[in-house]
Amino acid sequence: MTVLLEASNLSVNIDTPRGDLHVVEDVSFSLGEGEILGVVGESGCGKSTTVRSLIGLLPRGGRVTGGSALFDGVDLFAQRPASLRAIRGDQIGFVAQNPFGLLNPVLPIAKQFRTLIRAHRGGLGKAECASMAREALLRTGIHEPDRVLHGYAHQLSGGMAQRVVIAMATILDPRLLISDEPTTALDVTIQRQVLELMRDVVRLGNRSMILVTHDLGVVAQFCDSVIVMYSGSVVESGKVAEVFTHPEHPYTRGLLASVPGGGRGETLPPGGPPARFEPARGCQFAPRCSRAETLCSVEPPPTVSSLGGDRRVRCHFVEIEEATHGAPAG
Ligand SMILES: Nc1ncnc2c1ncn2[C@@H]1O[C@H](COP(=O)(O)OP(=O)(O)OP(=O)(O)O)[C@@H](O)[C@H]1O
Repeated sequence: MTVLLEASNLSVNIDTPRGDLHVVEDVSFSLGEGEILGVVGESGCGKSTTVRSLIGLLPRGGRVTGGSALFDGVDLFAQRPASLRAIRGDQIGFVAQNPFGLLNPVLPIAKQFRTLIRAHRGGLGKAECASMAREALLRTGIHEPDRVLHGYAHQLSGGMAQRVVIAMATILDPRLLISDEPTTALDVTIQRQVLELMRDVVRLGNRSMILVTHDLGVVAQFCDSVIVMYSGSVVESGKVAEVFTHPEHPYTRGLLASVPGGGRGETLPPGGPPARFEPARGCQFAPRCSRAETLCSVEPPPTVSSLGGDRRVRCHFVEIEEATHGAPAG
């Protein structure tokens, strides 16, 4: 599979009133063309920050402190804001949890489509833009695109607004769609429809998607590969079928066992990923891990990878079949 995105040793800090927060540390993953990658982990483990850093949409005070993100060979972190803006929207589409945060409340939807299209395909007339927008909206299941185009964001329901955002994010046929908890704010009844819609748009064009979600069922149904994050680091990654049937990291096992019918093993003890104002020393999961020994809190765990590197687990006490010890990263 051709690699579309290769993130290596990505680290992100956020400057807060209490100091510099180490939100993402040494995260590595790759995404193939045509692949859907799920990013899972408990709230606060750095999922959003990881994906937002790729497209320069970090919160105020956030900055990439290390690593690279090669998108089709181009390092996204080495781009000036203007070139990153050119890539975003055109080659990388973004869908967020709250669609209203991405729509302008005071402009008609048609004008927002037009601005987007012209920013990347200058010279297109009003009618051409409207016709592209109409088609994109129809593709996302909006049957009366003209009504939506002539209206404003506040006239839309959450589900309709998310469809509009998906239409905008995919109208220029980007090679990568980044989707950050796209259905969390929507009614349960339409969550699945929206996920199916995104999957179909991505699969139809053989495009790729990164899907951030809390929901392991969604990963099982929609993703090819998965990275499991804990406290800013990737603790396990690989093909969904392998990771979910043979989870190796104690955290992945705990996450899966916490889902009803999710399998064997102990559920996660209470708590959550700790906020870190210092770079990590040992394994961040050690305080909640039933297998932890003294070593775990003093030495950073190695990344153990399968032959070929498809499967990676970051733990002192894990052996993968045919395991080799890889570089201590991501
Ligand atoms: N603007 C900010 N200021 C201070 N801390 C922040 C800011 N944004 C994120 N954080 C902190 O960074 C950590 C990671 O946040 P992030 O939103 O990336 O996690 P997440 O895994 O996506 O969580 P969720 O699933 O709840 O969205 C959290 O501890 C969060 O409190």
